[in-house]
Amino acid sequence: MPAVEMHAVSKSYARRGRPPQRALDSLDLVVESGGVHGFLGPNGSGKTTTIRVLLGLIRPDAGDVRLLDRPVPDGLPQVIGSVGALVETPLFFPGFSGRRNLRLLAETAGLPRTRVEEVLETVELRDRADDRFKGYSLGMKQRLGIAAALLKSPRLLILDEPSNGLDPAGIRDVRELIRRLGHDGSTTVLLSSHLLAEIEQVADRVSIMARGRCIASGPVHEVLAGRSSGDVRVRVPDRAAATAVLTAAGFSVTPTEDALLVSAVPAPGEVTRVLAQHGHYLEELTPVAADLESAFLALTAEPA
Ligand SMILES: Nc1ncnc2c1ncn2[C@@H]1O[C@H](COP(=O)(O)OP(=O)(O)OP(=O)(O)O)[C@@H](O)[C@H]1O
Repeated sequence: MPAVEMHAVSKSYARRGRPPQRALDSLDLVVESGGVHGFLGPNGSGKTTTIRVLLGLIRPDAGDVRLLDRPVPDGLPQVIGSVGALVETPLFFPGFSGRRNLRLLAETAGLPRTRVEEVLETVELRDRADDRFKGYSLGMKQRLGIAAALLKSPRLLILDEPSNGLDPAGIRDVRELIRRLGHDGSTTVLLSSHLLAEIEQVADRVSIMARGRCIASGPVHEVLAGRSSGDVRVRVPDRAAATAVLTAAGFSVTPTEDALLVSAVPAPGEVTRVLAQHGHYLEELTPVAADLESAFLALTAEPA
């Protein structure tokens, strides 16, 4: 049974004095149960609208929606208790500790205090659980939000752009947490993001949104396959020497203004290894945006 099924779902927002804004355009979407399902699309492609529809926060104009095998919105009361969501920065009492905030939520939901300790452990906040919420870093606040969403042991956890605004350490922590949650076996994670790299690193499956439609869906390695043999941009102090080393190793290298473009690299680690073996240490190695991203941009470009 899929966690989410949407068929021909459309939604337009009314705008004063202007034609309505179409956010979902006959969207078909299936999220299979288990693992992390990436929901990838540029800003404005309809991800948040989709999530709002799923949670019954807005009504679509047309189409069928099922959440954990129940129709939305009519069957929502039966399943909403099995769905955890982090849609915006969650509201906590700033002067209360993380633990106290969670205890309040647990009490309201009729859950035991032991559950609070379990979710604190899951999000690795036990050490800081007695500190006030307002002193937490953004990443910790976000993890507390995820802890709150986990309290009721949801079968489906929906996270809308959970890395937005976080520093690199916060992003790494949240990413590792999502990976763990996806692999614990009992929860399906639906992770929305506009960052290809984020989805690539944590998701098992992905659906790509553009202009209110799903343009591709499937296992990440299949949908994003174009990237694995892609180009990488490399910056090294001695470009001429590095070009010679890479060319001798069989790579095709094109110098650019401030870097080298290495083409059709099967694994970026190979480039690192070859260069390091010859005493060249990388300042930067970036996979170059692959066809998928260009397709993205073309699909999402506003018509002239
Ligand atoms: N309340 C609203 N009123 C009018 N238009 C809206 C409203 N909410 C969203 N939109 C528009 O609907 C389209 C889809 O927005 P949505 O927020 O679902 O996209 P998104 O992929 O989640 O992007 P983002 O990451 O920027 O939120 C956009 O063109 C957006 O401007």
